[in-house]
Amino acid sequence: MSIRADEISSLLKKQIEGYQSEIEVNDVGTVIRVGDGIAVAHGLENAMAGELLEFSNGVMGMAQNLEENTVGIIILGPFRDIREGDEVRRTGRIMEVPVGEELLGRVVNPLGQPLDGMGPVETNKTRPIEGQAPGVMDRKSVHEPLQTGVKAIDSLIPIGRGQRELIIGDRQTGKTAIAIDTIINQKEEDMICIYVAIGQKESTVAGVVDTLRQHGALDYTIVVTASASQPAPLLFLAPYAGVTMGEEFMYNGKHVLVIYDDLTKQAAAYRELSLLLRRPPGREAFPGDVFYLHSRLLERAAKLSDDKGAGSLTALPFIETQAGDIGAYIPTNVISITDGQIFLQSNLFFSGVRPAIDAGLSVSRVGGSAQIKAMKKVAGTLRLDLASYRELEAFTQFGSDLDASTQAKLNRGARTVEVLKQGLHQPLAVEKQVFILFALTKGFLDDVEVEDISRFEAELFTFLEHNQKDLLSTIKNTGALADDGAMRSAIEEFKKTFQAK
Ligand SMILES: Nc1ncnc2c1ncn2[C@@H]1O[C@H](COP(=O)(O)OP(=O)(O)OP(=O)(O)O)[C@@H](O)[C@H]1O
Repeated sequence: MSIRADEISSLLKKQIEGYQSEIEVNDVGTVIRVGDGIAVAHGLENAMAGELLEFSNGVMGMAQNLEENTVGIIILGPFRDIREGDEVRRTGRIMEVPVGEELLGRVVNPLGQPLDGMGPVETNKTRPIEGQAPGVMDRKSVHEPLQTGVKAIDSLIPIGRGQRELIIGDRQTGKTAIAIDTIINQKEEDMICIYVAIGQKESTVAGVVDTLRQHGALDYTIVVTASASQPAPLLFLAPYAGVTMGEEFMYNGKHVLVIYDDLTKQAAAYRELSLLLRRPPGREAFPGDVFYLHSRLLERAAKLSDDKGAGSLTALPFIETQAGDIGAYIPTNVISITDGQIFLQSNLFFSGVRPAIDAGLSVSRVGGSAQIKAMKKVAGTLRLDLASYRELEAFTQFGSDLDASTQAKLNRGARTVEVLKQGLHQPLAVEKQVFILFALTKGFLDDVEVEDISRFEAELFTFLEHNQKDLLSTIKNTGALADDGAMRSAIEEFKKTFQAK
């Protein structure tokens, strides 16, 4: 490394001036290079990895590369006022964010500073953002369902509390919509939600906050946002800030859902920082530790053991693919870290199948253990039925004569696809999901026209709420199916009135 003569003399002068003063010279450094969101400082021999550093104009930074003579720093704020020769001080603190219930209902940046104009966040509790994930002995296997309220997910790809389920798809395939619907559905589920928006337009985030507020879901939600106009360090930090806020609740025995929308942009921000910090680039110019970037984040999702309070933190990371390519570097990394993925297809989305979930490529490795008994019963064969329908559908496009059983399968398949469609921001309670899937799998929908299915469903629920409310509450309270005969006769009774129309 070369240091200019005037730099050496100024450093020496400063050291002489500082002689016998209270400040330790090792705790103050000098900026020798500054670029887009990063700075390199000389001195600071004792700096710790991840330590907060303060520039002379008050802007904070975080120590990243600890090298022999210099420290690479990511700047957590406006970097245009920082100049070569400025002072940087150690703070002795590792990067922390405020945590606690006071953050609920707030919109904050990754440093925990409010962005919603509702005054300061009144909490004095903080947690370091790089926390250790719970170990094996502190965990329990995932066994409680997290009801998303989306029929296609709760029936085919169930998510458990403490699970990490990837939501992956091209742009504009309804990823954010699934996240919002899931948050809205947690109203009566005693779940705290954290929505981390990374690199999105501020208008999009404002729209999300508005939707949550309209549905009364903001009260139990924290929105952490680092928008596209923010410097890369904040985008890189946002998911860690979100999970840290969630951990505070999890370790207090509560259930938390954290949504990272999306990690592709975080990886891109990290690549930018790493290249500026002159770390060697690897595949697709990402640094060598981009896998660790996501694995250490997602490992912090857990279902804690009873000794630890039995809290949980569920993670729903998002990844945006290009032209459905799930074999690219970041998608394959995150697929291998998570416990399953929900794959959204743009051709399904445009053909009107919304949510556009590809049942063949989507899996949940927790599966049935995260479903209530009733759902397990009615949804047991749904996935296979759907897969064989897709296969038959492709085959019968050639238009040949079909035997009766093939025709029946096609009929049922078309109705299954129709039942699994769901409108925007209309999450459905699990007992209603069970009821309509019961009607479907027992063949009650086979003689209902496909275009009538959604009306049939809506009217069936109204009918049940007025006439057979106890059937719904039995499923809700016991988790098991209500009496088979009673369910059948309720549907039959309703069908009479439906057909009469
Ligand atoms: N189930 C649905 N029914 C009807 N419209 C939907 C549904 N899901 C999503 N949409 C619409 O599709 C559009 C894209 O959805 P969304 O923003 O959730 O996708 P995304 O994949 O998150 O997009 P981006 O790539 O911008 O992040 C939105 O306008 C939304 O209103």
